[in-house]
Amino acid sequence: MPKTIIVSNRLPIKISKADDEYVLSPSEGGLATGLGSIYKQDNNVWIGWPGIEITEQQDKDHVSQQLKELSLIPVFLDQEEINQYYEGFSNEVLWPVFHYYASTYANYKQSNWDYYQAVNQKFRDIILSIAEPGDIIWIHDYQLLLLPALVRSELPDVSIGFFLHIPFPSHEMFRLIPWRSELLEGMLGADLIGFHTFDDVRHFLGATSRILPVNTSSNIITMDERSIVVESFPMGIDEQKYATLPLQDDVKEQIELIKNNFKDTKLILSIDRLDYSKGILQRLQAFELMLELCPECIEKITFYMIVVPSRDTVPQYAHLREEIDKRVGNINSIYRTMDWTPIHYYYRSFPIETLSALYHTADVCLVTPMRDGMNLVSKEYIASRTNNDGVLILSEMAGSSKELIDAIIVNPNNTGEVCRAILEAISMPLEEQQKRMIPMRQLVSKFNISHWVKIFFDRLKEVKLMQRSMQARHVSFATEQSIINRYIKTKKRIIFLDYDGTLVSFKSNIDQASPDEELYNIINKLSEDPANQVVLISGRKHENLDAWFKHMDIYLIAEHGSWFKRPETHWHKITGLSDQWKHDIYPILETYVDRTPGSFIEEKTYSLAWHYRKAQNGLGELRASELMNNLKYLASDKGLQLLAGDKVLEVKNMDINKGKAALSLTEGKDYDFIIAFGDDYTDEDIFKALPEAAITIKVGSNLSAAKFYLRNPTEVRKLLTSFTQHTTVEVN
Ligand SMILES: O=P(O)(O)OC[C@H]1O[C@H](O[C@H]2O[C@H](CO)[C@@H](O)[C@H](O)[C@H]2O)[C@H](O)[C@@H](O)[C@@H]1O
Ligand SMILES: O=c1ccn([C@@H]2O[C@H](COP(=O)(O)OP(=O)(O)O)[C@@H](O)[C@H]2O)c(=O)[nH]1
Repeated sequence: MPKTIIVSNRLPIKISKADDEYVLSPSEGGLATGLGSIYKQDNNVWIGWPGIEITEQQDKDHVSQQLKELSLIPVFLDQEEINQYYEGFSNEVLWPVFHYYASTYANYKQSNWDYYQAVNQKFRDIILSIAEPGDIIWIHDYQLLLLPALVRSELPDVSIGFFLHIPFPSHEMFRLIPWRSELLEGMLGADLIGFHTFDDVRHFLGATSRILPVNTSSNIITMDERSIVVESFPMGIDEQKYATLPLQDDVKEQIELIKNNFKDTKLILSIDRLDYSKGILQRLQAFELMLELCPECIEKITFYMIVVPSRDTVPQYAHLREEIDKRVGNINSIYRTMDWTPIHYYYRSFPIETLSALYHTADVCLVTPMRDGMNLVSKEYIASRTNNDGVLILSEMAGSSKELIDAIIVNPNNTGEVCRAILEAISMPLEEQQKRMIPMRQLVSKFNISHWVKIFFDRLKEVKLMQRSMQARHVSFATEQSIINRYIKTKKRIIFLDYDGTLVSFKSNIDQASPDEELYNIINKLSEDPANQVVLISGRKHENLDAWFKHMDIYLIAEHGSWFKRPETHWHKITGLSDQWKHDIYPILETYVDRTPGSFIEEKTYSLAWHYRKAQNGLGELRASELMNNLKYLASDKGLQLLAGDKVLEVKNMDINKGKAALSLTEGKDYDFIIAFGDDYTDEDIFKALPEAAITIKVGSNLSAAKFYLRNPTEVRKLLTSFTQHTTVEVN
């Protein structure tokens, strides 16, 4: 039975050593809860590092046995691996770069990268020791960016999902990493790549299309003929748990205690792991400014600040801790009174019951990271506000700010703004608090952790089905033989061939994509067979096709059907069409040429094409969608159609399309073999127009109405060459 394998750097357990014995306790983290319903079922498992170094083999065996009972499989790391893979590369290269701290903290050491690769391979080996065809593998986070491709190369058909829990930075930041291509290629081993926010998706697509030679169409990347889907899946929390904890007796007791201790002051809460990305020092600065500017706040506001120890063997984290200690000490020493301490600072972790009591009681929750993938604390605070009161102040740099839009949203670098937000929050009327809190609670409740897990898995299954259906439609050896057999048996054939992207690959200069000797030979041989009618059907200008193919015994259709040329006759253009609209559209396209270096207009008889293949990556696409919006009403008023092709936007007469043109050659004729090859949107019209018996072949991997797929012009030429080896001798 196929199983699900979850893989993350850390296992969802806490493990400690007491009296020479290893003690295991399950983690209460959101991911562990969300995936609990999955990895504990059937023969599913979770693979990861137990979080501490275990040296003795017998201890490893003993711990492995205990973990096995919890459906967990350990990846043991020695001290050097922890230093170089986890602390060195993951936390001193990827973490700072992905959180936009490259110039301050990133340390690109070759040996750290070597260890990162080696440990990713170690994870791969453990996966391979248990994975079977049909299994689903879900890999998590930045410590394992290489793992999807490592697994893919050994198990080409397995389903692999990847989720990044931290932000994906802009290409300008990501490109700084010396091993950027390898990291992207590693991630692209997955079938589905998920991020918390749409900005992360955008950044990832931007980096991939700039760094790797891949094909990107909307949120689908094609690499090695495999389609990879990239989407945002904002992670939720176990909302029910946080909503019901305040009803528990032990939590109620703690709530009473906190209320009693802070009865005369408003309570501001912050909870973070020790990390420079969390903006703890900047937050303290804003709090200090508030005390300075608002003397009446003295003894009336208390800041309850929890910092959870993390990565404190990495030097920057140890240094940050010292800085926080100092800053808190300073503020408390300046403002403390006999009855009041401004900041209650704890450098340790707390049980969930205490966190719940604090979330439920605090008047304000102050979440001001400089960058954060999601930030679960902000959602936990919302879920704990069962009375619909309380105020969340949230940094616009946290992923959760994209969903929790009713919070007071602040820029954490703007100390004055954070200070004003605190003042606004502590004096906010209850009605306003509820107005903001209710929609946020509804959102956190609906988009909870189970919902997150479900939609990720559902999408992964859909992506796999899409890939399989495309694979199944790829012309296999057997399909090829059956097409050739039909070809041999038939006596009156018509062969439609699109040109760019089908017979030749795209060139940045459209005039350079001229036919080569091999192509001429293939077309010649095909057209020599008296049973064949070869039709070259293109969006190209008729002058282009004329220059390249007029000497050949084939039918030419140019400009999607505006121009026709039978063998040995002259060109004629379709009559009754107007081109007057060009006077209005041309100047608009010209403004886009002026604003987009590298783009140009191609004028055809009944169409205008704005090409952007040579424009700056990303800018061309942006302008094309702008242009599309700009033209859409004008185009429909004038009976025009807008066609978004491969790096081109074409405006043409609505009455012309390749489908109609193809049909005009087949209708009423008794062809017993019809085949059409095409790669672009415009060829879809042919695929749809031709009769059911026609063989339609899409070149590439975008979704298509065609029956079959070939990967590239080389495969098209190969199939056509096979046809030429079977010349028809007799024609009835
Ligand atoms: O394992 P550690 O090095 O101790 O670090 C703890 C975890 O921190 C990171 O959390 C991220 O994931 C959260 C959930 O998606 C998200 O809300 C937050 O913004 C991220 O920073 C890290 O991604 C994990 O790998 C670490 O285990
Ligand atoms: O003493 C504590 C304080 C916090 N947390 C949890 O740590 C997580 C922090 O997640 P977040 O997304 O806010 O930031 P991360 O640390 O993952 O970057 C939250 O679920 C908190 O409930 C915890 O387990 N013990």
